Amino acid sequence: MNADVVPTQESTEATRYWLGVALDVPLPGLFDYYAPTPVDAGTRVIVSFGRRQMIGMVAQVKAAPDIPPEGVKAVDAVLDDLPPMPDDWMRLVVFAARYYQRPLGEVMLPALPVSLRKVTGYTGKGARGGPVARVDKSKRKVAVVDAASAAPVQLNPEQAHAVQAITGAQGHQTFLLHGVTGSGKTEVYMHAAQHVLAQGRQVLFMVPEINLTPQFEQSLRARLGNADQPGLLAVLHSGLADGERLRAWLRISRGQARVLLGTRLSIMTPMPDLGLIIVDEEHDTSYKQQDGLRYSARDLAVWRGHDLQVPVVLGSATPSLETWHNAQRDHYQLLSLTQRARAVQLPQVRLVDTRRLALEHGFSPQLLDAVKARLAQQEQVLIFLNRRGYAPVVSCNSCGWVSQCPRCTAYTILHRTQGGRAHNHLQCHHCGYHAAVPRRCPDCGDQDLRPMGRGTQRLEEHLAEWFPQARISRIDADSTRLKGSAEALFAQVHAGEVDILVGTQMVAKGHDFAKLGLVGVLNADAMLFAQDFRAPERLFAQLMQVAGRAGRHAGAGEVIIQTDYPEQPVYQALLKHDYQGFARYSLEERKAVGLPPFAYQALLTAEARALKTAVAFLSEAAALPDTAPELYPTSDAVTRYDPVPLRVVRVANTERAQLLVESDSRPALQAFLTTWSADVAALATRHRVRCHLEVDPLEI
Ligand SMILES: Nc1ncnc2c1ncn2[C@@H]1O[C@H](COP(=O)(O)OP(=O)(O)OP(=O)(O)O)[C@@H](O)[C@H]1O
Ligand SMILES: [Zn+2]
Repeated sequence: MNADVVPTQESTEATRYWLGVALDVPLPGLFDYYAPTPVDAGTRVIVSFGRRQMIGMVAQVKAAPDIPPEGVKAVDAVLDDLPPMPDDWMRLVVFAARYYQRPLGEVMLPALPVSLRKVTGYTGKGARGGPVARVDKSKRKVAVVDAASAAPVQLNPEQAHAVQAITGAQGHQTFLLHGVTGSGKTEVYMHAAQHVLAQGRQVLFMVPEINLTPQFEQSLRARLGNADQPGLLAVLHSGLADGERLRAWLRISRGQARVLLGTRLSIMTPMPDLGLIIVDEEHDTSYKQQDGLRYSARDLAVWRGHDLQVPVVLGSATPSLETWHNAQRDHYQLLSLTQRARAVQLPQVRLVDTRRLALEHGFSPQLLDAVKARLAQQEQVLIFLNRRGYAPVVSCNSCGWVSQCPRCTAYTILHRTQGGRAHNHLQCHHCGYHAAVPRRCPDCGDQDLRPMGRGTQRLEEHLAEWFPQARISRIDADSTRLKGSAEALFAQVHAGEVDILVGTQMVAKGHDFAKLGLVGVLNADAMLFAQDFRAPERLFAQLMQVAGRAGRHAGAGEVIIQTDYPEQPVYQALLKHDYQGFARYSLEERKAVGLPPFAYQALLTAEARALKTAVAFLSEAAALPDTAPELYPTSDAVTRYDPVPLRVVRVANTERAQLLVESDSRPALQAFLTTWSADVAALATRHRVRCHLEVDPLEI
């Protein structure tokens, strides 16, 4: 646009269309611009903001600007390569912004594929009409899959009942599909999805992590696609290149693709004919975004289903207590699968009391015997330890020095690099700090430095010594760093090319291993006494999931859990596969002390160079409502706790503290937060403290 051309007063009235534009900047509210022609809400525009150009989205078409009209700039360009975003998408992002207390622009724009919000894609050299035109012009074909390979199975009565309930729903209903591990939840999803597709509607299928379960994508393709409709399925996750992501997003938002398989970010995708939302492993914490807009994709899925009046299915063997509670009080409809689909029984769980046992490198004799027996029967074994690296710390045998991160209040972890001992290094799992292992103790000079404790690398090493014939594979964040390596490693396990699999929680999720007979769990107790009140819930879910990998197809699966605390309710419930008992016990406990789901929480976290700055800021933030009580009509219903340092106080040289606010009324908390978040943001600017507010935090 040409800023030099100043229209006359009369023509101003006639030709200026006032717009409230949302921008991805950490400032509240919309920004006023005008366009010379009418522009619909939901249209992207290029605007000048300060010294730079940005892509914003028209959130509001206004009769008049909020500031004097002379000060309002024209938009630089209106991007018309896409139709305006649909109304239901606008409602979703407006809700998310309000509920999670973020400026609208910080919600709307990040919800789009990167290419649609980068100015350079439109203005730079080689823009060639922008990213949409470039993708549309490129001749890349969607993969064609052979669909003949997947014959549908005969549903058992429980599965059939679940499918009927879902497909028979009128309007909106949230279902909780609670099925024991290996009960065939996937089959229920597929049948329900096929029904919805046959009605000409789209399906959104969310999973916690896609790259970990590539065979799932394949079976979905094979089952739901067919040779004439190779593009039926679109996949979205954060690992895609920008172009691929845009292509998938366009296909689904134009209605060309009919099924969207995606991770949490896919909840923000426009889908013109959405008829069913499925959230698999709904309890999984990956549904919660941990930076920027800290949303729960599962919760937004329920909101979106309600808004669109379509059914939502939340599936899990270990539902979150929030979801279970909603099913118990009939907010959600419970559908149960109580039997395994293939195997006759659930695996047998044994607790090995390690208090009075001599362990060999962390292994009990019982576990080693069981491994031996399973290998002799040509079955696979999974050893689960949720700690990667070689050893959690290096220590000096003479003075007790331990390896610590200079930038964090944390130990550095010993990692064994390929090439043997000489290549070992220390690594901080909080900030990524790397260092060589010192030759001698930095404090006393002694050379007797030893690894203490063990991680997956060390287990792998011992197992290789004990079972030299066995093919051992390790799956954790280190062994799967390279793109495609997780897929390759899992494929080996499925192909039977691995005898012993050592892994972290990465191996616990959703895998249907046919030949796995035994699961051994080491050091589960580490999570038992964590400060966070959700730790037992998470431990239970994790162990139930990993245990559920054993004996899925045939034979008698076995799970051995080594623990010093076999009498703990978590373990006792696992012994009996008793999710319901565990849930009942935990909910009673939560109710007694007023924790979620019986209370609603928000967490303000502050970061500063020094802890005392962060704490001082939080104390002032906590006192804000007292200085202007009339602006906080619900503050009596909201408890403000004292600021506390985080468990790991210092990370990468910043110190962190947090402040919890809580209410037993969600509306009261929301009303409070709306005022408070704005006041807090202003205070943070004055103090120059970085902070963020998280609604419904998962970890405290
Ligand atoms: N009705 C059925 N008849 C025969 N086999 C079935 C049936 N339904 C599912 N299966 C098979 O049972 C196995 C377990 O199913 P699936 O992986 O869907 O379980 P799940 O409920 O998702 O388990 P988890 O929660 O442990 O991931 C799969 O191999 C699946 O093909
Ligand atoms: Zn560190």
